[in-house]
Amino acid sequence: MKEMIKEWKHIFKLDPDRELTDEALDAVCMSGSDAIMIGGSSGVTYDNTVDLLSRVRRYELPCVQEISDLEAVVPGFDLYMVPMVLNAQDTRWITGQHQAAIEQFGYMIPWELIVCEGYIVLNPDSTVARLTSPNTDLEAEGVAAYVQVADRLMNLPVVYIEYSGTFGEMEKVEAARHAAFQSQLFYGGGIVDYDTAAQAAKAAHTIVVGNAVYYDLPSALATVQAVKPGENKQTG
Ligand SMILES: CC(C)=CCC/C(C)=C/CC/C(C)=C/CC/C(C)=C/CC/C(C)=C/CC/C(C)=C/CC/C(C)=C/COP(=O)(O)OP(=O)(O)O
Ligand SMILES: O=P(O)(O)OC[C@@H](O)CO
Ligand SMILES: [Mg+2]
Repeated sequence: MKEMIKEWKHIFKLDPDRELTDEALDAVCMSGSDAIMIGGSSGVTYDNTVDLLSRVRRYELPCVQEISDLEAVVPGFDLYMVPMVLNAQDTRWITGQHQAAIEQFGYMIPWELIVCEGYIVLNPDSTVARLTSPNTDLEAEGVAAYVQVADRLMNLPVVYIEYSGTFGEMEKVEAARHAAFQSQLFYGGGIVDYDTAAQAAKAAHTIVVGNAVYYDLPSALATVQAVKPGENKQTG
């Protein structure tokens, strides 16, 4: 199951705390994207997650949960992505929450479905940055060094360059990809249309599109075309 991540070029990240019509969800799930990731950094609950999971389950594509709050973990996802914010200055977001979760629920954790993501948070104005207090003052070399911490020292399957809410500096993302040895490099933040998706897809292995789904759906759908031309399952 975990191996499928290596094949993913495009992911839509859906926020259970936001409204999405059935028509919009249908367009997202039939777009040709490789997977749906459900999560957000605030307002995620068990109930809104179950609701969104059950709606996405009408479609064939894989659906994974990105855990940001233990109370909202819902059985039935294909995989569980566990973020570890490598550049957080508050260690709760590197290992603290994780240690507490494992102490509490260790016996029931389906390890075969758990995928750890080494996050590098680079937009200081994002919700996730306000939560985790990351050191965002990093040049490309500094970002690449974090990638190697995640990849070479910690053997993490995924490294996630996170610019949530704004389009990032692609030189830093390129440097991150060059530094990756076995980790899959995810990039997310400010991918809003075909052009931004094409730029990000050149720099990273996998691109993640979030907010655009809610602000401008047609442009969000065009991000899939930038990565995999001609794959919309509705239009054939
Ligand atoms: C049945 C079953 C599956 C049981 C599971 C058992 C279990 C409890 C497993 C847990 C294993 C484990 C070790 C869990 C860790 C728990 C935990 C809470 C860890 C902390 C994770 C963390 C670092 C969160 C910080 C925030 C973060 C990085 C969130 C990721 C998502 C994100 C960045 C979304 C973007 O946010 P958005 O809301 O879009 O923000 P904007 O406003 O900027 O757009
Ligand atoms: O919402 P956007 O800016 O597209 O970012 C996507 C994702 O990286 C958020 O965790
Ligand atoms: Mg968001």
